[in-house]
Amino acid sequence: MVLSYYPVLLDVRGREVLVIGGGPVAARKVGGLLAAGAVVRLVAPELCAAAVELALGPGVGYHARGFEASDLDGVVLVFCASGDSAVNARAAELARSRGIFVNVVDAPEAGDMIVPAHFRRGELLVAVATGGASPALSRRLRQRLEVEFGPEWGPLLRLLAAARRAVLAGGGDGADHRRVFYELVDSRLAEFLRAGDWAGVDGLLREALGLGLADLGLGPDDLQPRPEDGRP
Ligand SMILES: C[C@@]1(CC(=O)O)c2cc3[nH]c(cc4nc(cc5[nH]c(cc(n2)[C@H]1CCC(=O)O)[C@@](C)(CC(=O)O)[C@@H]5CCC(=O)O)C(CC(=O)O)=C4CCC(=O)O)c(CCC(=O)O)c3CC(=O)O
Ligand SMILES: NC(=O)C1=CN([C@@H]2O[C@H](COP(=O)(O)OP(=O)(O)OC[C@H]3O[C@@H](n4cnc5c(N)ncnc54)[C@H](O)[C@@H]3O)[C@@H](O)[C@H]2O)C=CC1
Repeated sequence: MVLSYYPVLLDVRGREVLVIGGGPVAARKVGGLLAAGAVVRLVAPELCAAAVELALGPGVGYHARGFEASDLDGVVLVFCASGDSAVNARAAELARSRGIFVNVVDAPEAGDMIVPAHFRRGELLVAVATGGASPALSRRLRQRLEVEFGPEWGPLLRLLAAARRAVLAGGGDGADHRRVFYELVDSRLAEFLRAGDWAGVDGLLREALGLGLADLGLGPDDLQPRPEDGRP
């Protein structure tokens, strides 16, 4: 049966999330959760090298033992990523019976949610999922899209956000706003940002908004990709 997963973006900042297992799959989940600001409770008798690194850093509380039911106390999400399918199944059942959303890495149908392949460019989040049909395809598509939507899309999003704030603050009606926003989105802004052509960027803004970079409070620093633009 084809599952109709509902796509949402979760704000997990400061929320406790349980990850069961310490192998490469668990480490990938932990990395994504930390990048989203979650507080991770990591439970596994042993950790792989990537998981050790994450467990030593901020935001992770590590418990070196097998899963126990009390690990579910106070968490908003659960990721069952141990190498033991019986442990994953039991933890998933317990979590679901408590109404906690759960991801099961070796038996997706036993859980409520799956994780898409994804990458960020500033506020832009591009995610790909196949309903579990082919994670390898999700990964390849993510890699292709990362090339198409390069680092310059981080600064582009900052610029579009600043332009949008200025337009909305300037009054006018929704139809006018929409026209300006699409003029910017359909322009060569990304191309100019990639080339470091600040004068070109400034020109496009002036054409669309009548305001330049300085009017929007943006300097060269804002127009360069930042490390956090590409966080997992
Ligand atoms: C259902 C889901 C549940 C979940 O984990 O959330 C799930 C399940 C399973 N994955 C398996 C295998 C692989 N998973 C990957 C990679 C990723 N898997 C991810 C998500 C998901 N995997 C969810 C569905 C997403 C969708 O709808 O597409 C990604 C996208 C996101 C992430 O994990 O962060 C991440 C890529 C991140 C990136 O690079 O961008 C690779 C590729 C590789 O390793 O090179 C392989 C080997 C190749 C292959 O099998 O295709 C197996 C069989 C295990 C076995 O063989 O025993 C199962 C279990 C089953 O299918 O029953
Ligand atoms: N969803 C996905 O993206 C993918 C899923 N898989 C599946 O994910 C599972 C995990 O894969 P890997 O990380 O490579 O496994 P792994 O074998 O490297 O690690 C398993 C981890 O589980 C821990 N563990 C074992 N018993 C436990 C218990 N009772 N409580 C808590 N932790 C326990 C171990 O200490 C170890 O850290 C595999 O079963 C595989 O079928 C594999 C590839 C991708």
